[in-house]
Amino acid sequence: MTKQRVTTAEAVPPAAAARNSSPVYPCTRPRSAPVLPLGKKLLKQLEASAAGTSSGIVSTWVEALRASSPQPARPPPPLVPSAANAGADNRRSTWMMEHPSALGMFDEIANLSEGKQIVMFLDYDGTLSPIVDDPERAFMSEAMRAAVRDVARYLPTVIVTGRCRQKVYSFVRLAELYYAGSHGMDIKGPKCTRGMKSVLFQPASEFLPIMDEVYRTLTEKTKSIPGAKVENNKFCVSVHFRCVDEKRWVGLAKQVQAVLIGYPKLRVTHGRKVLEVRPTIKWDKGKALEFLLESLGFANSGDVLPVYIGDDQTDEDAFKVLRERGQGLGILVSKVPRDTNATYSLQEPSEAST
Ligand SMILES: O=P(O)(O)OC[C@H]1O[C@H](O[C@H]2O[C@H](CO)[C@@H](O)[C@H](O)[C@H]2O)[C@H](O)[C@@H](O)[C@@H]1O
Repeated sequence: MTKQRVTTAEAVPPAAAARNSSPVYPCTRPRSAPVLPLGKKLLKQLEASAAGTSSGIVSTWVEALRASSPQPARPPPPLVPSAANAGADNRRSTWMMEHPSALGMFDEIANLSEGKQIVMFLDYDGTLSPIVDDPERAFMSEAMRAAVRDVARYLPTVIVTGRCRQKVYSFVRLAELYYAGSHGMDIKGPKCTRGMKSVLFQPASEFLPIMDEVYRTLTEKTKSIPGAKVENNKFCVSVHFRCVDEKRWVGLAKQVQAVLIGYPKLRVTHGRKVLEVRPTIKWDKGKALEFLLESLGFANSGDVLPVYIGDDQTDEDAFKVLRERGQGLGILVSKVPRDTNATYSLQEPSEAST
């Protein structure tokens, strides 16, 4: 764990205590548990239904937003192949060689997991649920819920999301999972049995009043921009661009910048047509992954195989941690080639609204 200042709103058992406690999950995979077929079912389910003139900083944000939801290359019209499409095809096949489909590599993944405890980390939006215009309606399918439930019967399973933890729980509705909301700044484990306290970790709790204030200010300042939406994710705030005419993106980004001038302790990251305002603390989905591995008793263990599946720029922090540890698998959900620290990929068949 990092040595950063940590504050919590509720009692937090130290990682060591969590390590010594009776684990919620068995430390080794039960012999009878058909883990890999279940994992394969989840991967299949993910492929099938996740188908869902300005200042420098403002231009950078707007460029990042444009790049965050790239259009897949259109197939060439029959009998009229174009050089541009051939180039895109080549890029795609090179990228697919570097980041092969997780489905096609199932045997290899199975070999890697031999004798190890898999811990499953799943991003929510764009991974378990399709990308839709209205963030309040990003529901996951019953088939996806069943696949995640099956996996969680055998493996410690964590939902890692930029969303407010309570909101993502209202979508997923599986009490047996760990939830890391607000980009990992709000971590809660399942209710423990035998009198054990559940894990709760909130490293940015001192920012709650500021986040609430900035949410209200951003809502007020952006209300005249048609389609703009500000979402309160508790320890971070999302400003949505998806339903805003692209001609007004610079104007919206400027409003965000103007508000943030008053908040030097906040920073902005970007996701899929969304700017995310968050505390400057050194905490992200990668740190959350490390914290959870430690809490589960796998701090320096070679006996664990963390698997992280995500689609967004913010998931790169977790992919990077896995790459640097030389341990585990990052799986990027993306239909288009993209710079990534993930090892494998999954297709995203129907991102209807980009
Ligand atoms: O970490 P994630 O679980 O991927 O959450 C990241 C953001 O996801 C949501 O926004 C994205 O999905 C919306 C619904 O499909 C879509 O309308 C939006 O354009 C996407 O950016 C969520 O609403 C944000 O608060 C999260 O930060």
